[in-house]
Amino acid sequence: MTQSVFLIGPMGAGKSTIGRLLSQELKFEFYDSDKVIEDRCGADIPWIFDKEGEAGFREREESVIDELTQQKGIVLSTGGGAVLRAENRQHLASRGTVIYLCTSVEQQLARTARDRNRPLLQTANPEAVLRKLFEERDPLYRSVADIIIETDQRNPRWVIQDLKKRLEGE
Ligand SMILES: Nc1ncnc2c1ncn2[C@@H]1O[C@H](COP(=O)(O)OP(=O)(O)O)[C@@H](O)[C@H]1O
Ligand SMILES: O=C(O)C1=C[C@@H](OP(=O)(O)O)[C@@H](O)[C@H](O)C1
Ligand SMILES: [Mg+2]
Repeated sequence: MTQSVFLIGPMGAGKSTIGRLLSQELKFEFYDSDKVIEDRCGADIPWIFDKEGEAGFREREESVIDELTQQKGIVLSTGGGAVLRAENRQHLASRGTVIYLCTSVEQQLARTARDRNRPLLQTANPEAVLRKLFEERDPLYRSVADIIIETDQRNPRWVIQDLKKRLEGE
């Protein structure tokens, strides 16, 4: 398996965590598009949203995804909104194996509760936001996914083992 692997899915699905572990298992280079954006900008995601708006963040995200998806033999964890732009969906779908990590809104809330780094969830009702995002984005995730993995009630190690088996069958 020499194709790159791209992880997509909603906030708290485990893309960043599982991407890193999977890259170690596969001995692939690991990238997290959010981290690359932050490093290049010299600021964190809340700062970018604050100063440039979500639109500014999406511009940065598109250019990083276009660049990174051209690399071979990497694991790339994307941000939850990476599938919003058609250009991103096309690059992800055509340049590697796309894995959709899905999880319930309840798990998303539990896993993101202590982390202040997600501006879209800094609201009085993060549950309503996550439900709306699910309605909008689940069809987009499905439209580009080669493999869909449920991560509720499964620890990251278990998810990796399942993923490795599924990737070998690809
Ligand atoms: N399968 C899992 N089971 C339990 N906790 C998880 C799982 N996957 C991720 N987590 C935890 O959830 C939090 C969010 O994970 P993260 O990888 O940042 O998600 P994402 O990048 O998809 O937003 C982290 O604290 C991580 O340790
Ligand atoms: O769902 C989204 O639109 C976002 C998800 C975040 O990444 P994670 O999915 O890794 O939390 C990050 O890219 C940004 O806060 C926007
Ligand atoms: Mg992440």
